[in-house]
Amino acid sequence: MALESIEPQKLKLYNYWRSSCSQRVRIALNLKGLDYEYKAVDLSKDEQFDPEYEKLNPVKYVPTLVDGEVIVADSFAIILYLEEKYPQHPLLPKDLKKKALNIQIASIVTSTIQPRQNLPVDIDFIEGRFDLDKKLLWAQHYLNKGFTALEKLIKDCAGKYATGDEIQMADVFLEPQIHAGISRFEIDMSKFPTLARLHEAYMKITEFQAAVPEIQQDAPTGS
Ligand SMILES: N[C@@H](CCC(=O)N[C@@H](CS)C(=O)NCC(=O)O)C(=O)O
Repeated sequence: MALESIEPQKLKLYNYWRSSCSQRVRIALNLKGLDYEYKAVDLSKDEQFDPEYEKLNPVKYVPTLVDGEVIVADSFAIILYLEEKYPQHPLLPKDLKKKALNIQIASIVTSTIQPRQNLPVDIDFIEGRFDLDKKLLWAQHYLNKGFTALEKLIKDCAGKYATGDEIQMADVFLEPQIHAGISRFEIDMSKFPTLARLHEAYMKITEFQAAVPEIQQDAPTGS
């Protein structure tokens, strides 16, 4: 039997350097020590609408993970899949209350904040339809709303990280959103001291550093 046929296939991550949804998955893969092939989907060139890519991700968003025969589209689904298939460095605690808190934090990021700042396509869509020229204000409104809730939720339970002294799922979802808030949406993080402190803590961790948008292979130089 040829050697390559018994070797497990390398994971493939279809993603985009600046996408916070992609950054979450890169962090989770790094924490779990999983090597992956970086497949760039250039959102600035509308490559997410390529009919070949649509076969992988019917909603035409990044990220998408391909693990052999298994295709998982949507960052939350991908991270839950990775959690079950690759149990090393668990991201969900056994304690039910803490587990629910981690999922709640992840869900606030994915449902309250990120869809409202999905640039350029969704915000440009609204701008075109409703003559809304204040797209930065729109994104900032939802970032501030979400960050206010997150700050309240975690200020009394945070340890070194969001829900204690271990890095968990909440951290994987929080950091890309905080990074986007600072680097793209001019959010004043002095209003959110716990989130600001966590951001500094994440930036000291190799697995988080390696997922930072600006250092990805498809990031424009000087970004
Ligand atoms: N719920 C999805 C959202 C994915 C999403 O919004 N991806 C953005 C980048 S973070 C995207 O592909 N935008 C391109 C577009 O809107 O056409 C997930 O978590 O994967």
